[in-house]
Order: sequence, then C-alpha cells, then structure tokens
Amino acid sequence: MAPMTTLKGDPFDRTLFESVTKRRFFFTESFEIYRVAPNFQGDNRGLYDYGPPGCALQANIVDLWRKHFVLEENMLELDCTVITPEPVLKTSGHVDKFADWMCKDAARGEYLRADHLVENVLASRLARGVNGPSKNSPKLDEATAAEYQNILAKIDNYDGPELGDLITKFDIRNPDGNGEVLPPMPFNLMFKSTVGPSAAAPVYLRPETAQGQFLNFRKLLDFNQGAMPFASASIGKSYRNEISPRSGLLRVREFLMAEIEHYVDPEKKEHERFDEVTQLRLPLLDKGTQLAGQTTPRNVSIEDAVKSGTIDNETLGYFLGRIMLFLLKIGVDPSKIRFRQHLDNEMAHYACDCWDAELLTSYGWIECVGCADRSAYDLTVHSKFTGTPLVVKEALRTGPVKVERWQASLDKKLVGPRFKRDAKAVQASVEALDQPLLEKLATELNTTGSVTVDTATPLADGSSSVELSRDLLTIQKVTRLETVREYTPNVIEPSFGIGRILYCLLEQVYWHRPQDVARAVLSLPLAVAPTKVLIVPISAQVQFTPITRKLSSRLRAFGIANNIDSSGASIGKRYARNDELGTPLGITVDFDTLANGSITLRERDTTSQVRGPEDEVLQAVKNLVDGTESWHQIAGRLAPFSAHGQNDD
Ligand SMILES: Nc1ncnc2c1ncn2[C@@H]1O[C@H](COP(=O)(O)OP(=O)(O)OP(=O)(O)O)[C@@H](O)[C@H]1O
Repeated sequence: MAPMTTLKGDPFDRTLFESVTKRRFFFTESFEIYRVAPNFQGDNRGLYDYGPPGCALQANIVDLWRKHFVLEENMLELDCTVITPEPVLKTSGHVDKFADWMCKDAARGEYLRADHLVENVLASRLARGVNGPSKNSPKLDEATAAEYQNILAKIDNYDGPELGDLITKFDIRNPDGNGEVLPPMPFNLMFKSTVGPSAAAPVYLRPETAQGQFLNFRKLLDFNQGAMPFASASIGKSYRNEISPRSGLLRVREFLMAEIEHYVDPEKKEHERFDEVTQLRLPLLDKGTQLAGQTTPRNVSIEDAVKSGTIDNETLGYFLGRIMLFLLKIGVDPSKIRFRQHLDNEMAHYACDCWDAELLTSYGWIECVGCADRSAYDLTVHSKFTGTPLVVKEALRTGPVKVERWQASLDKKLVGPRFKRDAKAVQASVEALDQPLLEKLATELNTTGSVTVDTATPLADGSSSVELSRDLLTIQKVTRLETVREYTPNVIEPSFGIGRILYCLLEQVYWHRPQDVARAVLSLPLAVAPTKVLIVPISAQVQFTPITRKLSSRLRAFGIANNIDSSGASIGKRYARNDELGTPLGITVDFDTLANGSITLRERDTTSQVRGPEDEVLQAVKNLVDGTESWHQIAGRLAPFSAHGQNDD
C-alpha cells in the first residue's frame, strides 16, 4: 500500500499530526492523570475524552448526519437505553456470537486480536522484504510474498481455527518480544453487569444501537400509520470490550454510533429515490476482486453495480450512494474512500450482502461505516422469543386470494393438565413454528407419532424442548381466503462510527505550510469546522472591544460559531493557532476600521485576504457558510488586502 500523504502530497507524519490534536485538545486519553499516578492499577486503554474543538467537530458531524439522513428522509429517530437485559442479546445472537478471536502471549500475559496479529506480522514482513522478525531473517521469496498478499486481501474471511493454522504455518509471533502465542480463543466483546441490589438479572451495555430500534418496530410502524418502507435512526453510545484497543480513536471501548434501520418489503427492494444516485460512481472493492488477491477498487456507477448484481439490491445501492455523499459533505478526501464488500465468512450468516465504507489513514484502510442487508433475521428472532408479531400486514390490492397453509393446533383440554405452568410456553412455541418447519413436522408426526419442538424460554425442569404426540398436536394443511398479506420486513442497516470518521477526517485534512512543519493546518470544511470565524483586533487596546463584540454578536445572529482572540500574541500567531483548530475564516479589525468601518477577511488555506465594509464582509461570510458563494467569487468582488502586520508572518 502506498504511504499516506497529506493534502499537499507530503508524506504524512503521525507524530506531528498527533502533537497538533493534543496541543489543540481535540481529544485526550481519559483518566490520564490517574494513569501517570504512582501505583495506578486500572486500565484506561480505549477510553478517550473529547476537548472543546473535538466536541464541536463531533456535534457538527452529528448535526450534518441528522440533516443528511434523518431529516432528508423523514426517518423516525429513537433514543433507546444502553443497559440491555441478557435475554434480548441472547436472542439476537450477541451473547453466543459477538466475539473476536484472541491469542495470548503466555510469557508476557498479553492478549492480541488474532486477525490483527496475522495481518500486522505479514504486512510488516512484506514491507521489509524479509521472512521473520529481524532484518537478519531470510529474504522473502516471490512465491511466499504472493501467498502473504493473497492472505491479506481476504484476512477478514478466516475463522479462529484457520487463523491458528496460519499462525503455526508462518511461525507468527507477538511482534512485541517475539514470543510464541497460544491458539486463538473466542472472546465475547460485551461488557456484562447486573441490575438491582439482588444482582440477579444479568444485563449488558449495548454493543450497537440496533436492537433497541428493532424492539420498537411495532410502535414505529403504528406511528408511521402502517406505511412501508420506512426507517428508524438512533445516535448514541455503544460499548465493546475490545481485546487490544490501539490506534487512538479508531479502536475504543466506548464510542458514538449513528445507525439507521431501513425496513423494506423483501419482495420490493427497489428504492423510490434510487434515480438520484444511479449515476454516482463508487470505488468498489467487491468479493471477487478480494478473493483474487487484489486490493484496487473499480469505479462503478451505482446503476451498473446493482444491474450486474455486484450490489444486491436498489435500496442497498441507494444507501451506499448516500453514505458516499455524506462523507464528501463533511470533507473526506474522495481519493481516500473505498467500499469493500464483505467476504462470505466475514458476513453474519443471516446477512445477504454487506459493504464497509473504508477511509485511508496512516493506519491503512479503516472501516468507518458498515452497510448490511440483515434480511428478516432480527425481527424474526425477537418475535419468536417474545410471541409479539413484528410483521407488516398489507391489504391485498387484488382482492382475496386462496392460500394453502400448514396449521398446527394443540388440544387445549389436554395441554393445560399435562404441562401445567409450562402450558403457555408450549403454546407459544407451537404458534411460532414457521411454514417450512411445520411441513417437516407434519411428515414426522405422521410417520413417528410424535415430534420435538424447541421452546423459546426454558421450561420448569430447565429443558428447552418438548415432545408432543399426536393426541396433543395436529398439523394439517388448510385452505384459507386471505385478504391481507403478512410479511416480516427485511432490514438494510447503515451503521456509522462517529469517532472513527472524525479521526480519519482529521488525518485527511491535516497538512503544514511549505517548508515549515511547525505551521500546521486542518482544512476542515466550513460545514463541520468547530469555529467558523476568528475575530482578531489588531491590538489589545480597549477601543476595539465594542467593535469585536458587535461583530461576534452579528455573526451569532446568523447562527455562525465564532471566537474573539484579543490576546497579546501577534496576528500571525493568532492565525496560526486557529489554522491548527481548523477555523476557516478570520476577520481582522484594525485602525482603519475605527476610521471607516472596513474590516478584512482571511481564508485559512490560501491565507489570502480581502477588505470591505462590515456589512459586505459579514454577508460574504454568511454566503460562504451557506455555500451560496465560493472564496474565489468573494475574492473577485471584494478588494484584495495586504498590509504589513496583518499577514501571516
Ligand atoms: N471499537 C470501536 N471503536 C470505534 N468505532 C467502532 C468500534 N467498533 C465498531 N466501530 C464503528 O461502528 C461501525 C459499525 O460497527 P460494526 O459492528 O460494523 O464494526 P466491526 O465490523 O465490528 O468493526 P471492526 O471489524 O473494525 O472491529 C464501524 O464501521 C465503526 O465505525
């Protein structure tokens, strides 16, 4: 992979970049003063606090997200709890399956995520051209290098035992200390706790916002007056006990997610606004390309990708397009975005297609948005467990139709006395049987005289299934006249990690002035920049105070976030500080302002300045913020300005 370069094409220097984000307090390690305190036993890895510019940047990204998705498409926003009872996450599959594979370096007592270990070691061997940890290791031959590349291209496709085989085959060790690691073991990523003084009821901190949205499906559908398709959305914290949190904000244990659940008829996955994105070209790294060991995406129009079946359906294609447009809106570099399709093993078993929007950073390509078609899985499992139908009922436009359906019925007179307290659970389990299973059980009941039915909840004796004989259970095919069609919607889920997006964006907009690494700039677009305008009086004399205050209040009235810097530092220093904060515009008030009311306006990236009467300059600022005029246009209509003492040096 080519090394990361800045906006201006210079090599990206992470140390310099980190010194800027730290100095300007975008974010910081949580509990830092405790970590450096003597005898601190805690673990603060993967926990970060956002400082003032980080908070403002995050709020602006979230605000744009809400406008771009929720308001644009009338999505139904929810705010659900983080604390989630165990049965919910047991039913969704998280208790059993939300795990990563980890390896232990027994000598150091360190835990490593198995796929990351294999990936890092093989990538490092390829970069160094040697087949071992030190530079004295044997040279990497062509065939092995090709094999490594092939493995890396599909690294997400391996399960734990397969990763274990790779570790043994290539003698992969912990890069820290070169110690051997034990075979991969699954590790569940959820934080577990209990509620109430009895501590009897286990709960988890949610690992995603999605489940809360699914559980409210019935109320959402009612709120939407039964109309389909529609989407719900949620913005909130999620928690994952990552095995080895590294890479700053990219892999943390507490993070802000913004998720959409778009509910759609499984037989109608077209999208009514698809035509708005058909011509948009996306850099797609599809399954086939990855399995062929390649990493270069193809630029394909969404229309062609859906037509050829590369993207499974229109709705998924539509959301991939909307994700691309959102990323561009907040200032992500289009040449540093790609959409990578999940390989079959990587995808949850119930999903039918899944793409990750990945952004290029100094850590490589990072998944920032996942977009999956989760089929009807979640609604089906929650419905089965709770006995609450999470379905859509639609009147058949063609009038009543004859349908043949398998129907199971229990002899109520016998069930009560036979199963006592379990009778309700047995009844619910029979009602939850779907058509294919009923068909299978009907044959079995006929031939063997009894069938075993799984129960959604454990019975009084702890068992999770029940044997039902022919005297209790009847399964037969019935013909009915139906006037409504009932179906469980499929769910298309775009899922955004706001912290990852924020970090990748910061890396991508960072650069420094030519020949001066100390003068860093964050070219954040106006739409997300923490502060839009810096107001600087030429000197700290009190006569400027009423003018700067008035300018600030006029900008606030336009809804434009601004800041006055009347410190004694030189104008150049004050601008340089704000370049590092990503402030796009600067207004200078000087002695001419006192005389004739004119002020100057500076643009961060070019450092060019224009001058004009206060009203005109403020209107120009408003136009820039609203996006109705570009800097180029403004520079063409206001007078250019250059004066000693008000420039950057
Ligand atoms: N530990 C984390 N720290 C920060 N953001 C995260 C973390 N885990 C997931 N996310 C964000 O949430 C989004 C949706 O989560 P998803 O479950 O698809 O991630 P994932 O596939 O588990 O990520 P990864 O493979 O990197 O662990 C991701 O695209 C990412 O932006």
